Parts: sequence; structure tokens; C-alpha cells
Amino acid sequence: MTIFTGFIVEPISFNTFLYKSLGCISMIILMGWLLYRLMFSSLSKIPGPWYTNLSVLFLVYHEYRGSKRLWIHNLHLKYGESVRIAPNELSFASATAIKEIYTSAGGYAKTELYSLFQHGPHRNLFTALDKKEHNEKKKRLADRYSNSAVLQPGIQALLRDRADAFARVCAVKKTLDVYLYLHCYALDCVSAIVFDPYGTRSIEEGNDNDMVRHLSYHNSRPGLVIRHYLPWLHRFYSRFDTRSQKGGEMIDEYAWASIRKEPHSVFTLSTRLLQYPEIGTGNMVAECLDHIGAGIDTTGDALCFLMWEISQPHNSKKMQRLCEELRMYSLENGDTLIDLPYLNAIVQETMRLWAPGTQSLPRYVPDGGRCIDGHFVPGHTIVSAQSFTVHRMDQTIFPDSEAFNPERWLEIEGKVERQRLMFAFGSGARTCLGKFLAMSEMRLLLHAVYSRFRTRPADDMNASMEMSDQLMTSRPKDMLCKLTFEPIEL
Ligand code: HEM
Repeated sequence: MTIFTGFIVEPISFNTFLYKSLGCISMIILMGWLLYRLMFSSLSKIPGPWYTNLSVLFLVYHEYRGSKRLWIHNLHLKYGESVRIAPNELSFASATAIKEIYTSAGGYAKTELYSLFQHGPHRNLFTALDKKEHNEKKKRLADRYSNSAVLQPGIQALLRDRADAFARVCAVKKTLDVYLYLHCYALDCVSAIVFDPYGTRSIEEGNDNDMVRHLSYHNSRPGLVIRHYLPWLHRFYSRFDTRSQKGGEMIDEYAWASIRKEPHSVFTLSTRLLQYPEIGTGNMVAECLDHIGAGIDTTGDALCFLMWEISQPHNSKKMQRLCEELRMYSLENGDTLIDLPYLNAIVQETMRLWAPGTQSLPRYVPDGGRCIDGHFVPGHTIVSAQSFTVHRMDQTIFPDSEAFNPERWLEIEGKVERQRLMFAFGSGARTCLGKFLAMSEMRLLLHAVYSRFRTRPADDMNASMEMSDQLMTSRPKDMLCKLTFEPIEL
């Protein structure tokens, strides 16, 4: 075999010729593919780093490492409110995009990422992907968590009882790891709404407390990412995730035992589910577990960030103002605290900065495509917004947006714009079912603590309170937050 290389004709073997030809062809295909991806693929015109045109691997890498939230946030700061984060995936940060994606008629369906939170074969309210199936489930359950339901005296008494239990521990221990005890508080509150009178008492009782210890220190993110992208590998990987498995077994056992007990209080989730025996006990238990799971880390972590922040010396005036407002209300006449301006401002600012559901809530663009923020986006593209960015990016609406400034919520000017950008509980048909419960839990806990104590970081508190990410939520990095409680002098 001979081949021309310039002007010299060299003899080469057939194999060399074959390899060189294959190499050339592969190179041409690769160049063509790169050119197509970079110049002509459907999302290539949308701003974003060039490499996100090529592969989803960059996104997966950040998801696995737990750096996705900050990676996407920095891309938004660089490229603006619309950013391409993978060949088939976009992130948005404007109020108009949120309205289109999460509330528009016809709706955008949740992606399969949510299936990771399924309990065995059971699809629940949170994990239902099909819109019709979701509507049916929601019709059954929505009134359990409406604002008026949560504010009724029976439920308020349960939440107050749990908040008082928390304050008693503060009084006795004086220095407390609130990360653990706020998770206990959140579990005790949500399990009461789900199963009363069989709610947990994890603030005081050893076995329930142990359950929280197993549930609240897991590192499920890497395992979930592997399960989502490489399900076959997960069987092997999950063997190392023993701590969350043990917590899972304990809470499963608790839920199965509680649904079988009788009677349940009339306002509970279990009472409502038991009215539909056709759905089966397995589905009922799975639904209850979902709500309990949704209510522990979220409310617990939000309160933890809040108490840490307000305990900082530079926030002492804010704490003083909160204490003074709360001390005017004894709660004995059944006050729900819903109208206290500074308390509400503190909770709102906490939800803006540290609402634990900080990350992207992914949805599929419906068939035929849609226009989002002036970009045509083809059907089946994954689109999302993340509250972490939405709550920080627009400095005209949230000036000095990284600062904890509850006072901003007391200003009349710009109120509508601020509210329009609040995305802590999601938006539209899939908005958080437990948001009124969570807000009430937070208000009552803050009353129980700050009408009696001032707090400061404990002398030996060296743990990091940086935000650290799980798959869709964020929590304090070291999962330890030691505060010292000093009784307020009368
Ligand atoms: C600070 C506390 C909480 C935060 C920040 C929070 C956040 C969220 C967010 C962002 C979503 C929407 C997910 C999406 O659209 O993809 C959601 C959904 C949901 N949350 Fe919460 N949540 C909190 C507390 C709770 C509590 C206490 C419960 C207990 C009942 C709960 C139950 C649910 C349920 C059942 C859904 C699914 C709703 C549906 O798909 O129709 N959440 N939550």
C-alpha cells in the first residue's frame, strides 16, 4: 500500500492506513458534532458557558459535589437572568419566568428527579409527576394544611406544647445544640398534624430523639445523584449509607404502627387518608412519610439559620426588638401571632436568605415549546428557578441582598415587587402544602424562646454554619449549632 504525504510517496501497511483513516473520520465526526452543539443546537443561542452546550456532565459533577447551587448562582451573576446549564437544561431567575414555568395554564410537569423521593412503588403528592394524578391527591389533602386549619385552636395548642417543651430544655441545659433540638421540634410538630395523638415527643423522649439523630445527619446527596443518573450502580453504593437507612427504618416502623392505632384526631392527615380505604395502607403510610420527611429538615434548618443569625453580636438590636415585641403577647388567649410585624419580618427575611429549599425545582417544557423571558424553549427541555438566586440577584428589589435585614419587609415601598420574587415555598399548583404549618411553627417557637431568653453563640461553638447542599435543600455545614440561653430579666 502506498500513500501520498506531500510530495513524497511513502509505502505504509494496510493496518496503518486503516487506523489513520478511522482517526480522520472520527476527528471529522467529532468536529461536526462540536460545531453543531456550539452553533446550531436548540439552546445554543441562550447565554451560558460554551461547555454546557456539550454535555450534562458538568451539571452532574456539581450536583454530586454539592456545588450546584453556587455554580448556577455564579452563572446567573455572569450571564443574566436566563442561563443554559446543560445541553437540555436552562435556569431562570426572574419573576416573569417563575410565573410562566410554575403557574401558567397547561402547566409544566415535574421531572423524574422527584421520583428519587418515592417510597417504594408509591407515588404521593410530592412525587406525582402526572398532573391529573396530582390534582386528585391534592383535592383530598389540601384542606389539612390551609391557613385556617393550621390556626385552629386544637392545632395551635399542639404546636405551642412542642414549642414550650423546646423552651424548657433551653432553660435546663442553658447551652444547647439547637440544630438537633430544632429538628426534634419540627418532627414533633409535623408528626402531630399527621398522627395526633400519636405524634412523636423527640424533644423529651429517648427513642424518638434517637430517631432524629439518625434522620438528621445523613449525607444522601451523592447516593441520590448516582441513583438518578446510574441506577445500576446505586445498589452497591447504598450499602455505605447506613446512617440514613437506620433512620429510614425507624420512621417507617413508627408510621406503620401509628396508622394502625385508633382513634386519630379529626384534623389529622391520617384521619383524612383513612376515609379513602381504596388507596391502601401502603399508599397512606407513604403519603404520611412524605409529609413528615418534608417537614423535618426544612423547618428545622430554617429555624437553625435564623437563631444563629439573630444571636450574632451585630444583630443584638434586632434581637432586642424581637424580644420586646414578643413579650407583649402571652398566648394564653389563643393568639396565633400572625399579625406581629417584626416577627413576620424576621421570618420573611430568614426565608429569603436561608429557605432550605434553595435549589432548582426542575420542570419539563410542555410539547410544542414555550416562550420564557423572550427565549423560545423547545418542548421537553428542563427548566427551573432556584430561590437562592431569585432572592438575591435583583439588587434594586433586595438592596444589599446578602445582608440579614428584616427591616426591609416593614417598608411599604417595593412590597409588591419583593413578594413577587419570594420563591421559598415554590409557586403555583405545586407550591409547598405545609407552608402555613411551617410559618406557624416558626412563629410559635420564636415566641417560646425570645419572650424568655436572649441567645448568643456558645463559647465553644466553632462549627461552620455555612450553607451546605443536599439534593434539593441546604443545611448548616457541620450540623451543629451551639447557643447559650440567658433568661431575660423582668
Ligand atoms: C421552611 C419550611 C419549608 C420549606 C422551605 C418548604 C419548601 C417547599 C418547596 C420549595 C416545595 C415545592 C417543590 C417543587 O415545586 O418542586 C415544597 C413542596 C411540598 N412541601 Fe414543603 N417546605 C417546608 C415545609 C413543609 C412542611 C412542614 C410540610 C408538611 C406537610 C411540607 C410539605 C410539602 C409537600 C407535601 C409538598 C409537595 C406539594 C405538591 O407537590 O403539591 N413542607 N415545599
